[in-house]
This record gives sequence, structure tokens and C-alpha cells, in this order.
Amino acid sequence: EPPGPPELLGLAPLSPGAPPQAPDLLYADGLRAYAAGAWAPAVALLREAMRSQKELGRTRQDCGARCAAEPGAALPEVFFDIPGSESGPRQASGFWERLLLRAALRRAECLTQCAARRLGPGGAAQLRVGNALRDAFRRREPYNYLQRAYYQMKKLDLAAAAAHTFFVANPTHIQMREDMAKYRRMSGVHPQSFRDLETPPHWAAYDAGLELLGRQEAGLALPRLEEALQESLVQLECCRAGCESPEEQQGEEIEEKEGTGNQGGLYEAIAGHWIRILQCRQRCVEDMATRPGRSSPVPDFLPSQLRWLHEAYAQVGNLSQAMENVLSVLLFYPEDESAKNSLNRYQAQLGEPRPGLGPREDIQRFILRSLGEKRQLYYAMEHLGTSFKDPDPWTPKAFIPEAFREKLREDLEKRPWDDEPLQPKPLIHWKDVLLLEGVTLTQDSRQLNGSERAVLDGLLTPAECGVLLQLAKDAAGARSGHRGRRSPHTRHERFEGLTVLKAAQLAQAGTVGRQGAKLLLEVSERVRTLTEAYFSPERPLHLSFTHLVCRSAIEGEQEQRMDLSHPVHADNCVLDPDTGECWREPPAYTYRDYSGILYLNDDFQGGDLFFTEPNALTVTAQVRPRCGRLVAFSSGGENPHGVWAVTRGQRCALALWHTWAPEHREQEWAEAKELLQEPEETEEEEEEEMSSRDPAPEPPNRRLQRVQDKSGKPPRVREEL
Ligand SMILES: O=C(O)CCC(=O)C(=O)O
Ligand SMILES: [Fe+2]
Repeated sequence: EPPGPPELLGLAPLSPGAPPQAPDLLYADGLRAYAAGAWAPAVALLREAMRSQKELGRTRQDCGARCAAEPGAALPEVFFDIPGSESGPRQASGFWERLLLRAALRRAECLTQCAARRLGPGGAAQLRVGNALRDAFRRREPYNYLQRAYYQMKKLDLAAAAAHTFFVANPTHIQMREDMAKYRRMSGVHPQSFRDLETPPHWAAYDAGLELLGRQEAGLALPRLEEALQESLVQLECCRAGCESPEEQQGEEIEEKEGTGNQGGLYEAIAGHWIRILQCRQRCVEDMATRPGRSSPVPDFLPSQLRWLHEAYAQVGNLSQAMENVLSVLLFYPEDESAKNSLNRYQAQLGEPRPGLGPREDIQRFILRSLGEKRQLYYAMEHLGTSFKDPDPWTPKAFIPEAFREKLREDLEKRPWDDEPLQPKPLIHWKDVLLLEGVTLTQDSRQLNGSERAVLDGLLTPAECGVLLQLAKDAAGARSGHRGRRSPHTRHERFEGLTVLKAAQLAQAGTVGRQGAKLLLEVSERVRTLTEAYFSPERPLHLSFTHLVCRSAIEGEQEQRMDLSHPVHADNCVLDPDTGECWREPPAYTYRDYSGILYLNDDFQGGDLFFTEPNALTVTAQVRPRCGRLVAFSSGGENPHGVWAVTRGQRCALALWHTWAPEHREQEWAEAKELLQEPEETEEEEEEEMSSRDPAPEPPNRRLQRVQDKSGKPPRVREEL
């Protein structure tokens, strides 16, 4: 078992029964202690902040549930009833208003008292945790500080656990990747030390269940799969309970512009508020189905859990339970052929119909409630002009107003990744990435006279450039025995390209150093993170191709050269300079969405990159290569570019193309990674590393300032203009 939060060492004792303190204050104190190098108090305060925040959430849920059940606090049924659905007898005017108001007042009173009882007088104010803090906790930011503090305290197992927990939710965090590798080497590999301390229970159970099922252990899988479903529903309830507090709705700015904004009177305001609560509740299905650190949910998560349950029960021969689950699947998808077939088979096997055999009650309740909400949301969409993005593919067509069905069909026909729900806010802001990595923005689109272009500096240290240049050199030497072949673009240059997989294979064969091949992988991920954060914070970008390319001037053939090292082109379409059009069709690599060129050196003549107008003639901007400089741009016709002739020396660069299309993700990257997985280092090396090499990881000082900055504005990045 990994050390879980309770045993995270006998530092300042955490008092389990004590009422929670204000998490923001605890967190700020924790960060101050951290900055002062007071590691043990920092750990205690950060953990207490997390505990308090959890405890507050639990209080809110408990109070919410208790007060909803309070006599007289239930909202009158008719409040949920809307035109179009059958309703009870109409009462005298004013009757429902009084009922509604009384219920609302009663419930508000109950909530206030409940909070005061649980949290002390004025406790309700603590329930409000600021947005920034909530986001920080959701990103598991405290674990980043914890891992560094534990490292300083030489508690490597705890550092590893905390680092991993942070990493699970921040899989593109480059520094963390390095830290974890370091802990792994130093702590002598305790794989269990790298377990996620915060895995939501339904994911743990779900993964365990599927793994067992995959090993033909249906009997063992069943309790885990049942647990997964129960925990999923619990998680859903937690999320829904949060929808009633004001801060949960602040992400809804869009709504302000819509029909039920703040203007209007009492009824418009009530309706608007209620709609926002319903929208929030519906989104909880996605929240529950999204793994930590992922940006999109597992599609159709609940029905697929039911299908697994059905399969597992069928495998162990438990007919009635198998039937219960297959009937539940049919609640979502009444026309599901395979479910219908199974059902018929079971009915035939059982002989006569068994009364009392129906779908699962928990699922029945879930669907009824969800449909009730959808009905109201679609009604408001049609009549009040509010928006509703239905998270579920199973909603019966009859629920969707005619006018929106067409739109829905169009949405389904779009490229699948267009439909990936966008993150309400970027996971990592690109400026934060810059701060963390010490990268600077040198020129933006405006300064480069175009759209979606940027030059960033400081992505590589000179030593890293050296390693990659050496890699290119060793690979070229090993493969051809002479310095490269003729360039496909010009006969005045030689051209050598190296892919990540080739590099890994050569490293495997001992032809090039492992360090270089590993750096190549790591750096490509570094560029991807930055490009995603800068250009596509709401939609994941994948690497689709990585190529280490060197172009060298052929001596004695440079006089009166008129040609280019790389003719003007666009990266994802066929450019027609005559019309300025760019055709996004083969032979262009149409799935490329963003391009990046990371330069490794500047000791050559010529070889600047330039952008042109779509006529391929008028130069709009130029970029001089140098070590660690990245030029990144969207790959379409808006960015035609070329490379001036390299007239002396050798120009090396890492060219990377990114895509939104997951199916065009670079397979070779993962293969290369696999090949380069190194055997663990020896004890002596660990000792040496612990004592000398990296005694104190940089505290994330600059992030600290940002968190403490009460104005809420991130600090400005130094922009070298
Ligand atoms: O190396 C460069 O600067 C640009 C190369 C390029 O545009 C390409 O390979 O598509
Ligand atoms: Fe290009």
C-alpha cells in the first residue's frame, strides 16, 4: 500500500474531527512556509488546506441532501412541470408562488443553520472557495509543492507518490517527468510509490474490473465493476450537489449574453438561475466520465459500464443479474440489437417470464431524472434562447425540439475531434508554461505580419543543442558513411533526416548515444506542450511527425545560386501562388494543424526561414535560426513559408508537425519511447545523485507569486521584442 494522506508522517498532527479552516488562508500560509524553506510546516499546511477543502465540499453535500428532505422544503412538484408535459389540476392564482417561496425560504434557513452547526458561526462564508483555488486544487497543484518539499525532507517515497499524483493530472508537465525519473532512480524503484494518491474510486474500480475481465476472471471482476458503477453514481451526486452553490456557475459567462441573463424581473431571474443549475447538473455526467488530467470524457460511460456488467454476469452464468443489466442498457438504447438478442436468449432460457425482473433501479432513477432535466433545458432552449449542449448520445429524439435536430445531425457529421468538448478554461496557460520553462516570446503574429505565428526563444540550452547536433552527426555518419545525400529541394545542398524511431533504433544498436535519442523525444514533447498551450489550449494537439533535419551547403557549388533551400509552400495544403489559393487535399499532409521548427545552431551562412504572402513572392517576415529558437505557426495557407539557400556550413533543426486528429498521432513516438526505456541505475549512482547532482529543485517561485497575487492577474512575461 502506498503511504496514503493520513500517514503522510507525523508532522503537525492533522486533527480529523476538527472543523475545517478556510482553505485559501491555509494554502497561502503553506506556500509562504514553502518559500521560506520550512518544509515540514509547508507540508502540514498544504495538506490541511486540501483536507479542509474536501471537508467543506462534503458539508455542502450533506447539508444539501438533508435540507432537500426537510419537511416543507421540498419544491412544489409543479415547479418541475412545464407546458407540454401533462400536469395536475391548476390551482388558484398565487397558490404556487406562495408554495414555492415558502419552500425556498425554508430551505435557505435550513442550509444556513446546517452550515453554522457544522462549521461554526459564520461558517457558511467558508463554504465559498475562490475559483482560482478550486482550479488549482483540481489541477492538483498542491502536490507539486508537496513533492518538492518531501524531496527536501529526503522522504523519497512520499515525494514519488506526490509527484505521481500531480503528474496524473498534468501529463504534459515536463519538469515532473524529470523529477519522477529522478525519484525512481534514487528511491530504488518502489512501483507502488508511484501510485496516484487521489484516484477517484470509480476509476480505480473500473480499471481493476476491466483488467480482471480481460484476464477471464469474471467472478473477481464483478465486485469491482459493481463498485465502479456505485462509485460513479456517488461521484455524480457529489458533482450535482456542487451545482447549487454560486461559484460553480461562474464558468457560465456565456449565459449572461443569452435570454435568461440578469436583466428582467423576478421570474426571469429565477428561470435563469434554475437553467444554469440544470446545465451544471447535466455536465456532471461528463465530469464523472473524465479521467483526471484528461480533457474529454469516456463516451457513453454509464451504458458501457452496464454492458461490461452484463458480460461479466453472463460469463459466470448469473442469468437474472445479466438480464437486469441488459434491460438497463435497453433503457438507454431501446433499439440496441445485441442487447435485444441477449434478452431474447435469456427469456428463452428462463422459460416463462419472471415477474420482478426489470432494469436496475439506480439506473432507472438516473434516467428519469436526467430526462426530466433535459426536457426543461430543451424547453428553455426553444423558448428562452438559452443554450444546452446535451452530453448524452442516448437522449431520445422526441426530446429534442425539431428546430435543433438538424443542427445536431450536422454536429455529428463534423470531424470527430471537433466534437470533443472544449475545456472551459485551458488546463495550462501558455504563459505559465513559459514561466516554468524559462522560455520567452520573442515575436507574436502581429510582429511577424501574419496570423497564428510566433517565435519563442530559450527552449533548449546550448548543451542540449550540442547533444542533438551530435546525435544528427552520429546518425548521418553511421548510415551513409559520407555526409548526406542530395537535398530533395536543391542540388546545392545535402540533406539528412532522422526520425525519433530511427534514433531510438540506432541508440539501441549503440550507434548513437541514448542520451541524444531520449532528448529528441523529450524535446518534441516540450514543443508540443508549448504549441498546444499557445495555439490550442482548449483542444489537445498530438505530434504527428518529428524530423531532425540538417541541410549542408555543398562546397564549390554556391556561386550565383538562385534557388532556395526549401521552396515556398504551406504545410497542410497545396499552394497555388497564381490564385493565392491553398487546396487542402493530397498530396499535402492535410491533417497537419500546427507546424514547429526548433533550431539547433546558427553557424552557417544563409538559411533564414521566411514567410510570404499567398503569392509566394512577397516576403512578410524572416526568422534567423539559432539554438533553442522555436518558430511555430498554423500549417495552412495563411502561412506560406520557405528557407533561403544555405551557402556555407550546416543548418540543423527539429521540424515538428502537430495534429488535432488523434488517429494521425505519431505511432513511432511511443515505439521509440518503449525502446529507450532504460534499465534501472545502480545503487552507487543513486547515492551520488542524492548528495551532489541536484540537491534542491527550484521552488516554483514565480508561480508562487502568481497564486499570491490578489489582483488575480498573472504576472507579465518578459517579452523580448
Ligand atoms: O527548416 C525550416 O526552417 C522550415 C522547413 C519547412 O518548412 C518544412 O520542412 O516544411
Ligand atoms: Fe514547411
